Amino acid sequence: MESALAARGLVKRFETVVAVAGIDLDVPAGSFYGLLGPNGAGKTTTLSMAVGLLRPDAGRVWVLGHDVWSDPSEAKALLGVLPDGVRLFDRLTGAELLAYHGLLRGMDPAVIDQRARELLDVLALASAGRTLVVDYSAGMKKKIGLACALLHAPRLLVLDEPFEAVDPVSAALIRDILQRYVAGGGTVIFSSHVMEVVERLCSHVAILADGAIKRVGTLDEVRGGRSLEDVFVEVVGGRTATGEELAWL
Ligand SMILES: Nc1ncnc2c1ncn2[C@@H]1O[C@H](COP(=O)(O)OP(=O)(O)OP(=O)(O)O)[C@@H](O)[C@H]1O
Repeated sequence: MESALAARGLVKRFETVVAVAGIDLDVPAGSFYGLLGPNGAGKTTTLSMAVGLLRPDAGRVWVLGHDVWSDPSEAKALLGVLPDGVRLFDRLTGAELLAYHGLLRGMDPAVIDQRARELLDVLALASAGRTLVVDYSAGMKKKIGLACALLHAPRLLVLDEPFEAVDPVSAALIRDILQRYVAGGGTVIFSSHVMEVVERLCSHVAILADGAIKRVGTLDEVRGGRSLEDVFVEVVGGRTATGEELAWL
């Protein structure tokens, strides 16, 4: 099966911290791929390198066969990215931000306008179309970021924590949009801490800890007849504190 995203030997160090310690990834085209891991496991660092936002110390990445670092314009044209945190131009309104993204992508202004209106409507952001993104709530920022990622109808979506801070109604909506996108031939890779979301959506899963992939495969292969949460806790190491330590609380 063709890989929508392939990575070989990705390494990233931040001074003494080895954030990503040699990761290989193969995200099959048409898959819904979940990247799981505890806080600090290296998910954001891996995804940032995979989409060309952060230069790896070592390793290579291909998007549908195009090298992200030596052939960035081809690779990035095929990619839609929801980055971590607030890497948005937040002094624009939602509508302006979408227009800006579309123009950067070289899209026809009439197409941008129509798609932007539809995206704002579907994501229940239409009434916030004139509000500056800096004044959006955390969930609204997530949704406008997702709208920017979808605008040019990419073949591969790379989403860092797309469900974080999003209300249940919006989360269900985003799930529907992404499921339709995959059913239509797209590929999604996203990071998450939420096991239920990953179990409900994903065809493939990788569990990351300490900058390395500990388990990878189809959802059923990784679960091996157990719950994903049980496997996750076993793989990343269970809790050592009980909560009783904070006796003063
Ligand atoms: N810019 C940076 N400078 C220094 N250290 C960093 C930087 N970015 C990440 N790290 C470190 O790299 C490691 C991996 O971080 P990363 O953000 O990739 O984890 P994550 O799995 O996305 O975590 P979370 O689930 O909490 O978002 C952590 O130890 C983090 O402190």
